[in-house]
Amino acid sequence: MALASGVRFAPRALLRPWALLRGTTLGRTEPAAGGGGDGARRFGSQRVLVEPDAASGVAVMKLRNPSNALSLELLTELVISLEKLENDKTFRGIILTSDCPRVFCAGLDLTEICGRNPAHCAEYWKAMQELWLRMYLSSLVLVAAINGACPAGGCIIALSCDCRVLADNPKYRIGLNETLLGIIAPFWLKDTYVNTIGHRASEQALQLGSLFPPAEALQVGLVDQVVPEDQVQSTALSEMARWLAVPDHARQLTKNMMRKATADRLLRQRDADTQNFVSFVCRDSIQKSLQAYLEKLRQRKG
Ligand SMILES: CCC/C=C/C(=O)SCCNC(=O)CCNC(=O)[C@H](O)C(C)(C)COP(=O)([O-])OP(=O)([O-])OC[C@H]1O[C@@H](n2cnc3c(N)ncnc32)[C@H](O)[C@@H]1OP(=O)([O-])[O-]
Repeated sequence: MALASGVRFAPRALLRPWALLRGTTLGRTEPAAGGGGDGARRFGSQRVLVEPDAASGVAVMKLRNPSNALSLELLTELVISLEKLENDKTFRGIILTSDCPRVFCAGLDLTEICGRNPAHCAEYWKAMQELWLRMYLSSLVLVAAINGACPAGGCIIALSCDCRVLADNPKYRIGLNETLLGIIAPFWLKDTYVNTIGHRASEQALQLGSLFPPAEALQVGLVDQVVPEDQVQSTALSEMARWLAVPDHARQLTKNMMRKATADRLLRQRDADTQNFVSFVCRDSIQKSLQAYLEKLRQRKG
């Protein structure tokens, strides 16, 4: 972690996104809709579209997977896109949003942990840890423009940003509903929840698996702004401007000071956390409840 000099503190030695790259299509560049020079070139992959604006130093990163469920490929492509922007000194901030109607992110892709062998579940969980670490410790300003439902893993992504703007639609609920699926949020996610909304509110919300509608999410402090749906992007941009008005080095060191202990806890026990997760989700009883939950989701659709 090159803290003292470059103030880019993501633990690069531990994060090797390229090692996760498995048949992704990342790296294509194409001119943005309005044409333009290098600053207007967007890049992306099948599941993540990045629209960089070099003039403002802000890139909009759009998730575009079905329901934006966090498949292994989506996790990998997100980490790679993030690294690309982190390494490009032109950029100071990212607005993360969804290109998928009504859903910001459906959380873990349950098909990655249901009916899979332990080795696959371990690979998947490491990728999830990796994305959280990279986002949580990013030296860039991350603003989540939450334009759809945001349960569980979706909430993890949003919580790892610096600021959250949620569209005012009662269907767009946000929270950690793991217990309702019979699974348990890992300690690092619990810590992030506590850091955001406090201990008592987390204790209650985690046990009950609460998904908060916008007004309640704002009241509990899970999001920073709730605005009409058509103002999510513009509000996210205004928030970004507010954060970028602060000198980078001071903001980055302060962010690190606030977040390092939480991230270090996971860094110290990544392997144990992976083993816990794998042995838990591979239990017969958990597999059965995940299977039943997936079935319910599929039937609900019909
Ligand atoms: C322990 C670690 C901490 C984290 C835990 C988690 O994140 S646990 C995760 C906790 N997450 C949740 O509890 C969220 C569960 N999902 C939902 O509540 C809703 O899908 C929605 C509100 C996100 C979107 O509603 P909508 O009416 O717009 O969409 P729709 O409902 O019609 O679904 C469309 C398609 O997507 C499929 N699919 C959806 N989610 C997942 C998934 N996570 N995975 C896989 N697939 C998923 C769904 O089966 C269907 O597939 P089909 O039939 O086309 O092959």
